[in-house]
Amino acid sequence: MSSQTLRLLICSSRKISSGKFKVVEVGARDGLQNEKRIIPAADKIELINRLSKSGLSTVEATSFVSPKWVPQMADHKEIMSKITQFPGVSYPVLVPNAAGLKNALATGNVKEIAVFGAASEGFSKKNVNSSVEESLTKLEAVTKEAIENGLMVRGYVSCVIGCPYDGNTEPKVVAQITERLLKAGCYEVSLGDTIGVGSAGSVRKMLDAVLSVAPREKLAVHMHDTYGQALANVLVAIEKGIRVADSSIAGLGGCPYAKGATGNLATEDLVYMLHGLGFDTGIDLTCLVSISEWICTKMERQNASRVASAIIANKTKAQAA
Ligand SMILES: CC(C)(COP(=O)([O-])OP(=O)([O-])OC[C@H]1O[C@@H](n2cnc3c(N)ncnc32)[C@H](O)[C@@H]1OP(=O)([O-])[O-])[C@@H](O)C(=O)NCCC(=O)NCCSC(=O)C[C@@](C)(O)CC(=O)[O-]
Repeated sequence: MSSQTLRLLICSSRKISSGKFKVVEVGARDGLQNEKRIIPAADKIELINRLSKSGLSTVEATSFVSPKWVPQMADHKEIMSKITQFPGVSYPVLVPNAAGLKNALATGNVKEIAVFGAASEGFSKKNVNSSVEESLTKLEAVTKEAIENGLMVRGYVSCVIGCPYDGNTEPKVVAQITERLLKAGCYEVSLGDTIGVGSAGSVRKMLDAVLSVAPREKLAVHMHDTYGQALANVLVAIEKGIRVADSSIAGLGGCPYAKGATGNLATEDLVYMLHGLGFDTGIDLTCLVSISEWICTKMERQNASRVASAIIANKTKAQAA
């Protein structure tokens, strides 16, 4: 790290006063939705139950999307009927339309949903087969109906920095869509850098535009780590007063309709940084790392979390000594 980068980080962390920070774990949904091999429902249920015991207060569980579009999430009904819902933990599920809401409500176990829109036409068409405007109209109706049924609704905006089909995204478009989702009744909007192309400069510009129309308490960030910038981007959001970030255990994931995008920021890396800054997340990092090791062994994949990899390597060395 250069001395200039180090000075910048020290300066920005001085401005950050510690306090509570909410981590939204999206591994069981965003993390698994793009896996080619179908993960058995029993493994997903065990993952969600283990994550629920780590101190996380939100564990996104699954998606009530079309099984033809995302086969990995076809077991949504089984997941919602078999997970243990721990007190103090919420289990949002993604819902794209009225059919998804109907199916989610029919389980009797869904208390929170997440609706998702995009700031780019190309991605919206590929992801939900609708233009941005058509999709927002559907999401507004779904949000209204969900709230009438007593559910909490979170909103997502995808492609807040760039789109795999349309290129760079205008910050003012992200601001307009965020405003629409908040007006529709979403209690919070998560800003997704779906393909992980953002860096501190572009994320700062995007957040400045969004913060001109929405209070920081209603915002979260959802960073993918394709270019290794996700932690720096969350730090920019923290500087701006945002206190909620999404992440995925072991850095699993990526959207099936965003080719080339890697996983989300790893939860272990995020929590390590937040604890280093003095934030209270309520999360036990040792517990997270053991879940991370378990899921990577189960899925026979390399751990994308630098923090988990370092802690596991140290443990292995200590055991061998
Ligand atoms: C939105 C649709 C359904 C439109 O898909 P469509 O084909 O236009 O839908 P349709 O209304 O024309 O219906 C076609 C068929 O699908 C059925 N159908 C229709 N809706 C549902 C439903 N909810 N559940 C189950 N079945 C459904 C419907 O009943 C019908 O069945 P058929 O008559 O052919 O047998 C489709 O495009 C879809 O499911 N897309 C979801 C894609 C997705 O899940 N992407 C990943 C999540 S977003 C993401 O990862 C980004 C995020 C959130 O993490 C943030 C970030 O990183 O940016």
